This record gives sequence, structure tokens and C-alpha cells, in this order.
Amino acid sequence: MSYRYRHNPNNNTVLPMTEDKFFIGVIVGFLAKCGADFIDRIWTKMTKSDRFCDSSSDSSNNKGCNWNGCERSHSTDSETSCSSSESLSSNGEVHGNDREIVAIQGDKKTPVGEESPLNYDEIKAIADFLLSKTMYRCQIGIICGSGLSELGNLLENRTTIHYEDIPHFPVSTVVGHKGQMVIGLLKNVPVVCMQGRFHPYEGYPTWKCALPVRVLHLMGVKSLIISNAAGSLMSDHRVGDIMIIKDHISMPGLAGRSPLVGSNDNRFGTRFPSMQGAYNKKYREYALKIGEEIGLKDNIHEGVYCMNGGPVYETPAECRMLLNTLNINAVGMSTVPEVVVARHCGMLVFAFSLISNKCVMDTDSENSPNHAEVVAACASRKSDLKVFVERMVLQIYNDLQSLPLENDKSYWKLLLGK
Ligand SMILES: O=P(O)(O)O[C@@H]1C[C@H](O)[C@@H](CO)O1
Ligand code: HPA
Repeated sequence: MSYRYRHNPNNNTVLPMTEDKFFIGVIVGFLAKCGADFIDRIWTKMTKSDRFCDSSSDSSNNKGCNWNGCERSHSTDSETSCSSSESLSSNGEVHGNDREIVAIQGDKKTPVGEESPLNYDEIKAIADFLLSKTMYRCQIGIICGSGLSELGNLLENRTTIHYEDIPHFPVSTVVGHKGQMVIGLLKNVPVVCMQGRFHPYEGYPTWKCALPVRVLHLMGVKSLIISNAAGSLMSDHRVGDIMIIKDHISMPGLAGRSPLVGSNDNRFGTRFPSMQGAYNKKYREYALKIGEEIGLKDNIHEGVYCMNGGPVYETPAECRMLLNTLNINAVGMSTVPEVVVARHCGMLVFAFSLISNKCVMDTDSENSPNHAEVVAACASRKSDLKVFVERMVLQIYNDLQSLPLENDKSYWKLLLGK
């Protein structure tokens, strides 16, 4: 008689088994596994609509909330479903964040593309989680690009939340981007400050680059200040200048990579938002005036920003095209997805570029842009930027206090200037 061996997990021993018993065991095991998979499938289907995080559950400490929510459509011959590589820690919080979309055919799961955007309830739950960490209710949000990240350290009575501790949040991977959210007082005004942003070239879809903006919106932020570092195409602009963004050209957006691609939730905004007046005119006027008042008259001007998907800096030929054909004034690798999402949900936007380098127009030039130069240029301007942003915050805050209640029609008139 031949024997197989079976592991006994109770006492960690190995027991001999006759061959026929072994095969019966294998068949029973196989059938049990099929049955479990079947029940699991049925259960998943039945509970699909419940898999969104219920923000009314105890989202303040993020317990009792299923972060594994996802919304998927079903195609005819294969099923698209949501799987999660998130891990649940012992206190019920989820760390890690990538959710893939997989096609299921039989037992085979094949990744078919990018994860889908988080839905309203999931983002609301993130906002509630963050609100539970602070007593401040901020109407002003600041996204610190390269050069502005020190600003967060100046907030008084601040709470710092690292991105990796925020469910579903991406993490910053770029030098000069700290990767934390700071909430506190800037000149006695409650502000929430993103010390570090996300860029498409880090591998994030544009909706994810702009995810923080929707979170800020659901935290109650009404006005957003956004900064970035950018290369200037203008011969009369200098490194260290501030360019107030008055309009943009989005290379990723024109190529179909808008952060709003996907199903639209009207609670955020309309399906086809206009970007007319995206960069608030009043805020731009304030900025020019404040620039003058703090002695930056010759270093501050308005211009059009172009978003390059990066991470490759533009070639001299591309720089010439951006300037001569598209009339761009400065080029960078961020900001636009944030602006688009902010405007979609009705936030007021003020954005500016710190000119960190001059774009190289000559194909045979010895010069070439590099990130070290960008970081150094930003660092050299940080004290001016601090004063500039503090003044903008005070001005914007005053304006917000004079706005009537949100449900008043004149609020929207004031907001849109119409
Ligand atoms: O996050 P921002 O736009 O300030 O960063 C700029 C653009 C690239 O990320 C990087 C290039 O040096 O700096
Ligand atoms: N090009 C694109 N992005 C940038 C640049 C640039 O010259 N400088 C800083 N970010």
C-alpha cells in the first residue's frame, strides 16, 4: 500500500494517509473551494451597492467604514470588477491605496486599466476623517508647489497629517514635496495647506492628482491658492519672478486626460464645466496690488501657463512652439488638474508660478533645465512668497466673510462676477 502524507496544523505533525483517502481528500477540498468561490461571487454581487463607504457611519475615526468601495460597469461578455490591494490594519484603518480594475473571465482576472476615480461618499469620508483631526473649519486651501512648502511650517496651532495616513491618498515622490497636510492658523486665518502635490509623471492618473481638491471642497474650502514652479518662455521675465496665472493650456487635457474623465457626479458639478474665468479676476488684481505693495512690482506679472505632462522638460523646439505658436508665457507639470476640479465644484482659484528657470530656446545651447536648479530658485524666494501668500490669504478671507449665505443667488453672482 502506498502512503501520502498530510499536515496536521493542530500539532504541526505530518500523518501518513492511504492513497485513496488522499484523492478523496483532494476532491472534497476542490469542491469546497468551488463552493466558497461561488458563494463569494453571489455575496459580492448582492452587496455591491453597499460597498461604498457610508459617510454617516463613524467616519470621524474611520472605523466601521469600508474603504474598499468602487463602482464598476459590466460589459457583455466579461465582467469588470473591483479588487483591492489595500490592507486592513488591526484598528480597522486601511493603508495603501491602489485599486485595480480587473476583467473576470471564469477564474481569470486580468488588469484592464487604471483604477476608477473615488466616488462622492468615499471622498466625503476622507474629508470627515480629516475634519475629525482638527477643530478648524477652513475656507481657504493652499496647494504648495515647489518653493512654497515651507509655508505650512509657519501655521500656528497646527495639526499635521501625513499623506500615507490618509485613506486612499497618494504619496508624494518628488523632491521638494513633503507629503503632508497641515491645518492651522496663518495670520489668524484658518487654512489647510497641502505640503506636496501629485503629478501625472509620478504615475498618478489626473483625477488622483486632483483628488485633494475634492477633499478640500468637502471639508468646506471655498477658495484655493495654488502655486507651482515653472520655466519662463519670456525673454523679459527673470528667475525668481512671480507669474500670476490668468489662463492655461492643458496638454494632458487636450489629449483626453482631463481629471473629469469618467462618470460625472452632479453633487460635485456639471458634466461640461466652463473654464472661462477659471482664474478669479478679482484675486489676480489683488495679487498685482499686493505684489506692488511688498516691493515686487518689477517681479510680478500675469501670464498663460501651459501644463506639460512631464517628467521630460521641453525640447528647445517645443519651447519655441509654446511661445511662438501658442503664446504661452510659462510651462510646468502640474496645477491644471487641480484648477479644473476646483472650478468644477465651484471653488474660487488663485494660482501663480514661481519662475524657477528660463526655458532654453536654442537647440545648440549649452544650458539645460534641471530639477536642482528649480528647487534652488524656489528656495531663494521663499521669504517673499511667504509674505505674498499671507497677504493674499488675509484679502481672500476678508472677501469670503462678506459673501452672503451660499443659498442666496447673489452669492453666485459675486462668485462668478456675473
Ligand atoms: O509641483 P510643481 O509644479 O511646483 O513642480 C515643478 C514641475 C515639476 O514637478 C518639477 C520640475 O522640476 O517642478
Ligand atoms: N518645464 C516644465 N516644468 C518645469 C520647468 C520647465 O522648464 N521648470 C519647473 N517646472
